[in-house]
Amino acid sequence: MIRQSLKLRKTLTVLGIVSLFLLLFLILTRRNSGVHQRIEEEDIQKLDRDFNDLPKKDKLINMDMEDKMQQNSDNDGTKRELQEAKSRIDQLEKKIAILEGRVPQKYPEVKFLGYKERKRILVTGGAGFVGSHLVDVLMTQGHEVIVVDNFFTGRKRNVEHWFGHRNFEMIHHDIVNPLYVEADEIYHLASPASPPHYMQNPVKTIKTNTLGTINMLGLARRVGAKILIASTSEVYGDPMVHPQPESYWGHVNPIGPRACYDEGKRVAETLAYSYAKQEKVAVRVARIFNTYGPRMHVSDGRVVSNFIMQALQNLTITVYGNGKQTRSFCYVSDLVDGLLALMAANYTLPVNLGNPVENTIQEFAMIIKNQVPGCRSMVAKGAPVEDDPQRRRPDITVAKEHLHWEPKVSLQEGLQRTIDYFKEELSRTTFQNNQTYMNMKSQH
Ligand SMILES: O=c1ccn([C@@H]2O[C@H](COP(=O)(O)OP(=O)(O)O[C@H]3OC[C@@H](O)[C@H](O)[C@H]3O)[C@@H](O)[C@H]2O)c(=O)[nH]1
Repeated sequence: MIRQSLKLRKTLTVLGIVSLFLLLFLILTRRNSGVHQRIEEEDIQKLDRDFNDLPKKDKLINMDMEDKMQQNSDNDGTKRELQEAKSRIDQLEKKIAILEGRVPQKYPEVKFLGYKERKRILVTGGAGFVGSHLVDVLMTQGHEVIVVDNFFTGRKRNVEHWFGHRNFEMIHHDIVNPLYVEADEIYHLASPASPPHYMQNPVKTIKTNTLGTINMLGLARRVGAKILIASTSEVYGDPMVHPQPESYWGHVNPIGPRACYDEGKRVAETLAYSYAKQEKVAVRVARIFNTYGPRMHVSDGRVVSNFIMQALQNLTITVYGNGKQTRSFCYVSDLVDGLLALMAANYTLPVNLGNPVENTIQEFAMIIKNQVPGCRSMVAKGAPVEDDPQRRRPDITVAKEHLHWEPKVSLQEGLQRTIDYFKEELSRTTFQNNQTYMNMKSQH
């Protein structure tokens, strides 16, 4: 009995100790989980605090990014529209640049003339070599200028610096057909002037100088305009009198290759004085001798442009015939001064306008060769040209006396300006070949 009660006491003691350990364990684990929970809560609070402490901008970025992701699909459409608008603006900007290039913002300076002094002046062939230089002077003087050109040998480029000017008007028209405009003065210069050009279409050359001149004289009569006819030294043909005064009647082959021009201009003079006599039209007649200067076409085919282009490219300088034939060369600004003086003068008979300094064509080839720096061209003689006038030099006594005009620009100075111009042309043109009599012959 006593043993049984001792066993029971032992068991009870062991059970007591075990439950004491259990209780202790439970207490400890509960305390740990509380600590973890506290730590987690503290972390979240800290993150909240951190987020609240972020600068406003960063917060917006975070929110923006979320918003943007949501709006991405809406934005795709807007982006496309923006891109389309941008390419449209690019196209328009390009168009504006082209238009700005065509219409210069700054025109050469133009004098202001009151309505009483300001004239309305028609220039036929005004986009050509001589015509465009005349147009420049008339415009700067402050007149209203109407240019008529069929662009057979004229070029828009020669007058494009006036496009859009309120005093300037350009009409693309062939004067072989009638023209109805108002004018106080008419400078009638329209006609091809380079032998290879006027020989290329002889019928057209005659029509321009006969029908075209009739149309312009008719216009002058209708509107009461004074008219200046551009005639030529070629009315003297291959002259038997040297130098040539206006009183010389000439020596022209009426059926030769040059006749379309020579005889065309002779008829033009006859028409002018017929209209003057019968219809009381105020006429002026300028007999223009060989003229040269900037704005001659690289393929003009006349001797000045041919020789300079050949010299600049170190090509053979081609003298037609023996080179002993002579010419006298006038710089274009001098000629223009002469035309203006003739229009203003009261002198109504024909007037020679040219530079009396005379050279053989062989000499002229050497002058150009020596004036082009570093020129290595050879000078060679080729076949002679049919009916080529052998001597030509103007007698300018009438011009000196009645117009108080004589040329001012020396051959050296004029050639220098012309060489500089052709140099520039050469750098911007895909030049293929000079148009020469020789080319024309090989074309037939
Ligand atoms: O490459 C050439 C070109 C021309 N020449 C010669 O140089 C001389 C001048 O010839 P151009 O072709 O320049 O001009 P032309 O004098 O024959 O006619 C000119 O005369 C006066 C104006 O009215 C005209 O512009 C034009 O008809 C001619 O003897 C011609 O045979 C050459 O030796 N080589």
